[in-house]
Amino acid sequence: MSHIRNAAYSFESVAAVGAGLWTLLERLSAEAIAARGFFVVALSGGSLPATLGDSLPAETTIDFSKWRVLYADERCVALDHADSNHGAAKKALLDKLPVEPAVVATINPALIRNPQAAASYYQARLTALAPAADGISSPRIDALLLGMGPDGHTCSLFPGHALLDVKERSVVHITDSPKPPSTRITFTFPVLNAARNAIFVCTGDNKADMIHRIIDLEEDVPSARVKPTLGKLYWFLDAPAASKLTLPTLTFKL
Ligand SMILES: O=C(O)[C@H](O)[C@@H](O)[C@H](O)[C@H](O)COP(=O)(O)O
Repeated sequence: MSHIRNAAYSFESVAAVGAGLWTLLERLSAEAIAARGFFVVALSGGSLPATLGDSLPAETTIDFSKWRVLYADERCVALDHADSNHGAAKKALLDKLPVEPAVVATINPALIRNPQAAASYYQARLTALAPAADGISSPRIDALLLGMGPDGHTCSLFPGHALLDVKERSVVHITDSPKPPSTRITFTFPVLNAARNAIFVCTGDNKADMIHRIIDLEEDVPSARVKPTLGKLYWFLDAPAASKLTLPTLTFKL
């Protein structure tokens, strides 16, 4: 997809990806706080929280007191369960930041056995924390941090799944996720494409084939459909993830 080719940055290592991400987040956070008074960040599960948590800058001007943290997808499990995205993010990242627990929007643990209600509850939180703006009717995330699976999924939006076509809801539930655990809630494409900045973070050689298929061969998989309407797209790759690309990537500079 040429929109991805023009957004693909490669870095020599996971640590360099993490350092680049923090540099970008520092700028985006300052811009959002100056414009609107707060910064809305959405985290994904998988390796992302550790990539950020392992590369925290020694010094930063980021005003974490103005952050609002959400999850782009979450598994329907207790917050302290080994499969919880929040649990993993807390341990790998949030506990290392001066972010008050109150600003982190978790799944409602009372609703984990009722995924439809959990999705509705989360949609209401998302709508309150990330207001629609600029003629876009979906909630607007300032920095949407996404991962991609080797099959091209992002959030809990899997290839061929009916959830790819949802237009009227911001958060939906899934009970047949091919990646375990099977029951989750996830942002939908209207929210992904309303983001002010959508930033994919892909590291490791198990991503190399799919990165090649998306960027060189322009295959249509869920991750390739993230194309923010009024926002900016970034794909941050480490060298192993970029190793099968034939087309060139960009060098990240602010
Ligand atoms: O809850 C989840 O399972 C994720 O949000 C999922 O979409 C993840 O981001 C990708 O599968 C990439 O995971 P890795 O970074 O671990 O490869």
